[in-house]
Amino acid sequence: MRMLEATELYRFYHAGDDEVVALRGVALVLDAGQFTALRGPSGSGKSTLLACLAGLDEPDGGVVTVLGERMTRRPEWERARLRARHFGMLMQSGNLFDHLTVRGNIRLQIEISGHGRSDEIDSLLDSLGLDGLADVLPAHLSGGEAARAGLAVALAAKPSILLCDEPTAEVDAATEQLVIDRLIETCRNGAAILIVTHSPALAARADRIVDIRDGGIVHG
Ligand SMILES: Nc1ncnc2c1ncn2[C@@H]1O[C@H](COP(=O)(O)OP(=O)(O)OP(=O)(O)O)[C@@H](O)[C@H]1O
Repeated sequence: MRMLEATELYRFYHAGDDEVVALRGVALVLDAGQFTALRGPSGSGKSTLLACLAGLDEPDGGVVTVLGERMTRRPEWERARLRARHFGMLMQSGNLFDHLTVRGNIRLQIEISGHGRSDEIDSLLDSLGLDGLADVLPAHLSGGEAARAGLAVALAAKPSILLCDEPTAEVDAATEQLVIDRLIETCRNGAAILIVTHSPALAARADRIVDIRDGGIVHG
């Protein structure tokens, strides 16, 4: 089943007289149960692509369709509704509200999305190696713990589409395996997953690898 389709995505940024082409005609399909790794050097357009796929940013050209509904060029509240209903997201930063504990952040996500169960929060955190951290504020987490807590928020509402930017950037190999196993389980339960990663261990477990260079997909 096709969960997300992007056709001919373009995104331009302007800095003074200079134009940066962050995305140049990107086409991408994410199917249910498929784990896709997105690789590319710094500045190649990975974060811009994730933001456009999730409707957090509007592409200058092209269309994103989510479970048959157009995401692109719709009012912000409609994009937010589609995001809340279908997406789990882990971005490079800003994944947690600072004034809420890890548990509070996850509970809020469950409430907003209308999916997921509060009585599963502790087992979700255990599965990501975050046992004992449910009632801690984000300021007291390490970088790797904060990323996994953000992933727990993204997973809590059992999203159809999971988009993650570097979920294992700051973790040791054993913890990375925990995260990878959880992602694979989510995928086997039917989600479409797109993970930005530089990790060979993570890419090795993906069903498909997509490489992006200078805003264009060169492989995958
Ligand atoms: N708000 C912005 N204004 C101007 N240029 C931008 C903006 N955001 C991104 N860019 C430029 O667009 C291009 C793609 O950036 P993007 O952040 O998507 O790359 P990336 O692959 O995610 O990089 P990284 O791995 O370093 O996070 C880069 O040349 C970047 O400098």
